[in-house]
Amino acid sequence: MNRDWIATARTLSEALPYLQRFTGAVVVVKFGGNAMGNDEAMAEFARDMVLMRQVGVNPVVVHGGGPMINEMLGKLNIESDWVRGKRVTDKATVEVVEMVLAGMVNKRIVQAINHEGGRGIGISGKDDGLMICDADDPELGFVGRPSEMNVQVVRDLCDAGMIPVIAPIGAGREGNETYNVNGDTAAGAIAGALKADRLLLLTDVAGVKGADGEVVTQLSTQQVRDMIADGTIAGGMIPKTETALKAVEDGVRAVVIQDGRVANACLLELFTEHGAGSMIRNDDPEDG
Ligand SMILES: Nc1ncnc2c1ncn2[C@@H]1O[C@H](COP(=O)(O)OP(=O)(O)O)[C@@H](O)[C@H]1O
Ligand SMILES: CC(=O)N[C@@H](CCC(=O)OP(=O)(O)O)C(=O)O
Repeated sequence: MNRDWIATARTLSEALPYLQRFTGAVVVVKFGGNAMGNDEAMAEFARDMVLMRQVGVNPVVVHGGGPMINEMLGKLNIESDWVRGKRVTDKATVEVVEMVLAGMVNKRIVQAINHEGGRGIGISGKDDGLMICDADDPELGFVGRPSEMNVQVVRDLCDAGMIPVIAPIGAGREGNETYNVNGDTAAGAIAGALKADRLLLLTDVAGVKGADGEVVTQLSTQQVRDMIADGTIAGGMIPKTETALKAVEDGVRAVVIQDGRVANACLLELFTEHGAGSMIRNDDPEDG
């Protein structure tokens, strides 16, 4: 097992206050398709989740899988258009998205967690009515905006000692629609409904960079709004930071945007003094 995180914390006793601080905490982790990389990245992520569980944290995994959807759509000769970072999703596409995310990707993560000794259990936003959606925008087709969350199933699974792994697929209100939800959006909605202690958004950069190109380690919600307004935050970082703002508004104590490609990313964030990446939280210094 890679023990870099212990080396970073230097000794286990140094990590102990952090372990105690997060005992019983609910930590929602968004695991994106790019961060999954290869089998080793998957195994390492799974080990982190199992270790978190073993030290008394309740990890809840919400995953993406954009690259895997692209690969399957390519095999089927179905093309996708993107609008503001979201896949325009017609009927044929949403069927593929559900098969790939709730089938292949979800079960791959569950299997990796179980292989590392955890009790991973895979569900989608459809299970137990977890994530009921409305259409986000008519232009996007079957892209869902989570509008009603029923997170009791997630709490029950955590209470039973399991690690829920959630595919970002939502049900509609009519009983027969399927919605494709952006992975970050789904993670934010689930974390918000759980009033999670942390939402970790794993991405492919070290964190949110300021105008000077350096990662800003602590950000207030107002700073994030200003950085979006003046263009310092751009591209794919816009929906990610907007998700963070909404999650904090919904009662998540802090959101961290960090590099999912580094070894033991989640453990480094939770169990070391300096954490990792950029932390976004309410402007109230008493918070979090
Ligand atoms: N201020 C910023 N700080 C960091 N990344 C930024 C910033 N503005 C734009 N970006 C871009 O956002 C990208 C992350 O978004 P995205 O590629 O959608 O992530 P993911 O695929 O992990 O969901 C970065 O790779 C970077 O190119
Ligand atoms: C609406 C929308 O765009 N949904 C995403 C869902 C997967 C996802 O978010 O995957 P990553 O986290 O790996 O990017 C998609 O179709 O690709």
